[in-house]
Amino acid sequence: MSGIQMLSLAIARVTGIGSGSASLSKLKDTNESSSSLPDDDVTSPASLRLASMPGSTNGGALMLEVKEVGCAKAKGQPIFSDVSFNVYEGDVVMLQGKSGSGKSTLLKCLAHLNLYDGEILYRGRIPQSYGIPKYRTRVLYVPQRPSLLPGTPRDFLNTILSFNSLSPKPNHHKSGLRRSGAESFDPHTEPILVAKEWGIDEELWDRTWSNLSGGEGQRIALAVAVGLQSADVLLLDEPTSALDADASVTIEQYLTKAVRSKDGGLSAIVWITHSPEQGGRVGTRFLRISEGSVHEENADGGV
Ligand SMILES: Nc1ncnc2c1ncn2[C@@H]1O[C@H](COP(=O)(O)OP(=O)(O)OP(=O)(O)O)[C@@H](O)[C@H]1O
Repeated sequence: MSGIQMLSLAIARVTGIGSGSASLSKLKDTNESSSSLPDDDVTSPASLRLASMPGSTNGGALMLEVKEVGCAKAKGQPIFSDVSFNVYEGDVVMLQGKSGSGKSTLLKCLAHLNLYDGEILYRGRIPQSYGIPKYRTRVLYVPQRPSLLPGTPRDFLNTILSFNSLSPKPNHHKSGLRRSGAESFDPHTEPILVAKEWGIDEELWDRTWSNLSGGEGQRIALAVAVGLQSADVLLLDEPTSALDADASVTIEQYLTKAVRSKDGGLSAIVWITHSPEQGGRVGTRFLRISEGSVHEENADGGV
């Protein structure tokens, strides 16, 4: 199990839906296939075919294909069902909806952290074909509440780095996730340097998560996800909910620049927000989850 997978599972346990939520099958089939991810495979016949499907807003390759996905609570009550949409390279998809409507659950399904019905494909292939640990480092869920993690951020980073299914994408040297002006990449220091750009002193990495402010913990968790440069699609669960306006905008600009750079770094983001203003600043597409289904709408909330 990779460190990020371990983190994500720990986070899922403390923040969200557990594994007993549905009589569904997908998580049971988590074979640890050694197939490597096709980091540079955006020109494969399958990718080209899928990229030309209707619905692509920017001509980008198809990253995620969500087909008739459903998820239920422990007692079998559906949270959502028959959810279908695609995510393309270059998309910053804002996922909005009332509290409790199922936004976090949907992101955890995309990251293969939650049981679901239906099918989710990443670059045209099922998660199992990559090996689930590696899949989760590429389609990476970043939780809303890192404060519930044990230990310190540095412990956490070291744990992640001790697992070998975590590897930066081969083209990380030109990744849009690189800090501007950075000469070299070291996974032990890069997250710390990213966090520093976001106003986090290094000494905070040695404080327990529970003794960090909500905004400090949120920025550090995000800096780990970004700084390791393994993610192709980031799944962000209210990533700036604990931040002030200036810090939010700093993060927003960093992430949207990374997606826009289209240089083989970060390909797409699915981003949960409760702020229409934030949606307007960063979103390229808008999904709303309500009454158990998901529909696409305009920036102003129209369909
Ligand atoms: N472990 C669990 N077992 C059973 N039901 C759960 C579990 N976790 C969440 N739920 C329920 O699933 C539904 C969707 O929860 P989810 O956290 O996905 O909503 P959300 O839209 O992200 O909410 P918020 O905006 O408040 O974060 C809620 O009714 C919630 O109570």
